[in-house]
Amino acid sequence: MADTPPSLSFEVAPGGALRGPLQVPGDKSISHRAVMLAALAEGETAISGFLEGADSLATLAAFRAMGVQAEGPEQGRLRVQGVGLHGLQAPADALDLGNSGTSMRLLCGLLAGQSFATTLIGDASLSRRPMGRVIEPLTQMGARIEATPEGRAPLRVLPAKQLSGIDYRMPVASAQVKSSLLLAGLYAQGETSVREPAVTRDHTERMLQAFGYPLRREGDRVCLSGGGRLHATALRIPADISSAAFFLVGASIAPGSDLTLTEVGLNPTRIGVINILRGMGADIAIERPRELGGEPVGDLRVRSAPLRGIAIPEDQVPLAIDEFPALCVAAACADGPTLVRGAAELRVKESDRIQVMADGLSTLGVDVEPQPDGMRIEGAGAAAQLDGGTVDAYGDHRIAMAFAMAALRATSPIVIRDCANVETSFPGFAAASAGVGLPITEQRGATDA
Ligand SMILES: O=C(O)C1=C[C@@H](OP(=O)(O)O)[C@@H](O)[C@H](O)C1
Ligand SMILES: C=C(OP(=O)(O)O)C(=O)O
Repeated sequence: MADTPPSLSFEVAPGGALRGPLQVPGDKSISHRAVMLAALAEGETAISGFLEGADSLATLAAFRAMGVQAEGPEQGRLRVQGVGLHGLQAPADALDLGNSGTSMRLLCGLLAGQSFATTLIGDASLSRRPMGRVIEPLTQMGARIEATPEGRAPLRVLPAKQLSGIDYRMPVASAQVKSSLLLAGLYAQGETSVREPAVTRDHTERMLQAFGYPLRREGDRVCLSGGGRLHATALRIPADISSAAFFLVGASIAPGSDLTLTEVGLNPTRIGVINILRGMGADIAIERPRELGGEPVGDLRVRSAPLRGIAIPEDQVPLAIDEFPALCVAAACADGPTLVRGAAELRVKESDRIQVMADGLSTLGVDVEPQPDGMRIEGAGAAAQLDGGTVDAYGDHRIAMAFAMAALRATSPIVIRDCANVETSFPGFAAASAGVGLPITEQRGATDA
């Protein structure tokens, strides 16, 4: 198992407003896929806007360990020498994917089609997360993957004789499962077709097309056939809407805020957070909408506004799945109750995000009732303050950043423990926050116990 990162606590002073322009780092989901497809392509792919966070760097390290040459990343620029679909080499050691579910699940599919065996490991959090959801359908395709009896990492992906296409209806709405099967499908005989119960992020589909790989989308189904080729291209990765989300919430709840988040990815399968916040009364304007490397982007101008609690439409849940920690903070600062349903997936992320948010918000004086597939949050009121106090992020980056925003509406400081994994998705978060009016004091080496 990978080492746990050195401990880090945030201390966030209460009050303030968010102002100014801010460009958050590159999209994590797209950064993973950019490295994977660039590595499997023929020729050199130049990437800019790459997220230099621990998760996407773990994906990059995995491909380097399999013989892929890459220059960078430096200020988000990365050049990858593709080895073609059949050019990867057996790594000398286990591939350590740290905290990253996306790396492990997508690599399972991609590695199932290789002629060598690989071991995949991760940190304590990743080693608790369910992998059966990819192992089962990949096994139906002919893959050979060993896991713990509970279906968790460490995983051993063994060479298969020949993968065959599958027509798979996913029981959970998961872009990771869909992507894993499509990547295995590149190596399968015949057609691989994946149907999703609800729309999930479609970056894999878009990027396969950007690399010139033929793919068909029909309603809730995406299909591709094995045996094609990927052609190197140039990619510009937009700023991550999942990182922007903390500031959308922070600026909405902090009176006097006026913040513009630039070049944010606005893929329709990712904008649930904007739809939900607008439903709560947030003032978010999309400026300069444009397209960047096959993905829609725009600048988001957000000004503070009184929020009201809502029943979050269930079809928005997969479109905002990583934004719930932030949305819970918005709900806590709203008038009336907010209901989250159909979000049981939150329990199997880097932490149990339903329980961990409920615990932290309770510490801040908010009335929260966790439920198996969601929660009910009784908003303190659009003009009310939260209590300060010490909350635990349980090593979950998104929980840590969400509680940092809560301080904007607290009466006294909020101390957040176990924040080191903020590095996985948002390196420089404390500095970025300070730059727009939310100073965060970082205490390294503080005990997380
Ligand atoms: O495909 C992806 O890049 C991701 C899909 C989502 O996971 P699920 O597929 O488990 O919903 C999301 O939570 C994760 O942060 C990134
Ligand atoms: C769930 C997340 O990522 P992953 O599944 O890649 O660990 C996340 O970033 O919120």
